[in-house]
Amino acid sequence: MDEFDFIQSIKPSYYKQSSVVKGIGDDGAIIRPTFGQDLVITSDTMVENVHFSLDYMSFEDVGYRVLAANLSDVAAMGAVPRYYIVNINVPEQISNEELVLVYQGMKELADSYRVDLIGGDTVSGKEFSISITAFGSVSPELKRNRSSAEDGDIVFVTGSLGDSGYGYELLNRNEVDFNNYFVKRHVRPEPQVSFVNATEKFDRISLNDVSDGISSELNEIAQASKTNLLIEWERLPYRKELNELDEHKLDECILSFGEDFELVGTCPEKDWELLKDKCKQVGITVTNIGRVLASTKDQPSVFLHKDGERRVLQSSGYQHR
Ligand SMILES: Nc1ncnc2c1ncn2[C@@H]1O[C@H](COP(=O)(O)OP(=O)(O)OP(=O)(O)O)[C@@H](O)[C@H]1O
Ligand SMILES: Cc1ncc(C[n+]2csc(CCOP(=O)(O)O)c2C)c(N)n1
Ligand SMILES: [Mg+2]
Ligand SMILES: [Mg+2]
Ligand SMILES: [Mg+2]
Repeated sequence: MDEFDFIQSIKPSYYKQSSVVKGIGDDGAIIRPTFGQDLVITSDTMVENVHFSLDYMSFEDVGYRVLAANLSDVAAMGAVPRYYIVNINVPEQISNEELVLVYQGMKELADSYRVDLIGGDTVSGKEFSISITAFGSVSPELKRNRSSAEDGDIVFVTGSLGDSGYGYELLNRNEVDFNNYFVKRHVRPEPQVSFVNATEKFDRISLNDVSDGISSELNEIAQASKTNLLIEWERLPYRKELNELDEHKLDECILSFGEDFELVGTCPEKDWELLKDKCKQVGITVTNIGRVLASTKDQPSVFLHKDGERRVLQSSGYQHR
């Protein structure tokens, strides 16, 4: 299979989004924007042996995972994902047939949310890395900023925390089968796209997605909103299996490993019960993990209440540089 055949084999036979005027096959894609909708654009890269390893992931898993990270960012803006563009840098030892599998993994996720592949670029280089740019649409009044938290809000998180970190830990212990729940959560995380539709009736939600670990994402909300957050350790939702970890590892999985791709945010207290119900209807559990506190003149902070003590929760999430 040469480069031309490769592109033919990943080119969609039709586009699910009627706004795609031109997809793959010319110098650029053409989109006809929907009147009254804003476009959300986000980009994330994954690099072999930094974000994933072919020792325990299939080519399909790699594709699925990098698209999931991008759709998660679209959801964290309150937008519905529509299209994506893939830039890929491939070492020579990876064949075009194997590359097609990466795209099949992406397509599996893309199809479940009716998202279209509209273009990209392929180059050969030493590192295996994949960059995706994802596009979503949102009504201007429904965008979900990190800066919208207000005094008195409930702080919430979807799903459970630490599953991905624990899955990664099990993979590194080499003592686990690939159908293990935690391994699957690490290898094929699910972006919380249905949260967007479930919460479209709510005026104000601040939102962020858990890529670096909630210690980072909560600090990002506190800083952007110029508020303090108080988080109750006892309320943080995590699976009981993680209790076999020592305290340091447990803290790390829950607070700072990240890659859970859950959503963390805040909403007014009056909306909390309904928000919980609406999420439940689409199969998403949300947990109240704390409160937004009045902003102070000091640097906005996140406080963690654990074992009767209140300490500042520093942003200890994954840092590339
Ligand atoms: N190399 C870069 N060049 C330009 N803008 C960047 C670059 N890296 C990050 N940004 C911008 O900085 C902001 C925060 O990006 P960041 O990558 O930290 O968020 P994220 O994508 O939600 O997190 P993560 O990458 O951990 O999933 C975004 O507006 C992003 O577009
Ligand atoms: C092979 C391998 N080694 C380490 C990790 C852990 N890891 C890498 S990046 C990241 C945080 C998010 O990064 P980003 O900010 O780029 O979204 C984490 C927790 C992994 N997943 N695979
Ligand atoms: Mg990013
Ligand atoms: Mg994000
Ligand atoms: Mg990051």
